[in-house]
Amino acid sequence: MPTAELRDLTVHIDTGRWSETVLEAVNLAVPAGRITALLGESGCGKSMIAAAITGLLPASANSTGQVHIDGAAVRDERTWRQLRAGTVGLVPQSDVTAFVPDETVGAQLIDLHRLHRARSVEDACAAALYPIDGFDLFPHQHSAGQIQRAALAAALLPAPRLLIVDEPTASLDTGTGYEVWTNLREYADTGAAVLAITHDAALLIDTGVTDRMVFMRHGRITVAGPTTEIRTLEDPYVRGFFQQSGQ
Ligand SMILES: Nc1ncnc2c1ncn2[C@@H]1O[C@H](COP(=O)(O)OP(=O)(O)OP(=O)(O)O)[C@@H](O)[C@H]1O
Repeated sequence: MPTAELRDLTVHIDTGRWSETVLEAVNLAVPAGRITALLGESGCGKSMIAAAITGLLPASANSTGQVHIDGAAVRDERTWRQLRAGTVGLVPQSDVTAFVPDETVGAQLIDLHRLHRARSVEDACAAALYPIDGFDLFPHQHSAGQIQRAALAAALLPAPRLLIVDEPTASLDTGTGYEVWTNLREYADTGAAVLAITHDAALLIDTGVTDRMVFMRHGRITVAGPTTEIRTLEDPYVRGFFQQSGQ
């Protein structure tokens, strides 16, 4: 049984001024102990999947289908709140939204540690490569790369069994990004299910950390499977992905 599963999930957004089906009949399994990479062009629905699998779809969304966590369909906001308080962790694409604005990042990380007592602050910061000399800064006083790593530290502190990272290395230099991917691999090896959204094809392939790859287009999953099998496919979009990374 995968840690998380989307079953026939369709999401329609209607803002009143604009409406669109952003996810269509999506089936996706995120197994324990694995890194599943979610890939696809901008706007294809990757972050919407992150929102669906963490119970954070926008208010303008209507959905059909199911999201299962640990084999059970999650149907209400109360259950989602409980899951997000420990089992399910998210590093959002806008990393700064992981924090409240008017408290230092250090204070917020310490609060998270006190709440969960799952991992030490030092350990989570080391895994996220977040330098603790940023502790006394407020979120907006961080660089994009610093707050990205702080958001990963915050997500790791409760030791979630399902971790979703939305572009975790987008603001990092190649060397730091490489280490972050390697540490995410180590985290998955502890038994966690990791869903990683990224455009960073080169780094993803160089590090060789992913077990499974899922490609999306226009709100649909087009190709999914073990990385070793995906590499051999002739699908032009998949080939383009590997060529982009120089493989
Ligand atoms: N909060 C929101 N309210 C309404 N529509 C949204 C919202 N967030 C995203 N969308 C729409 O959902 C669709 C999918 O967006 P999504 O953010 O999932 O794309 P993505 O694949 O993550 O793109 P990128 O790689 O650029 O981050 C887009 O058409 C977008 O306009």
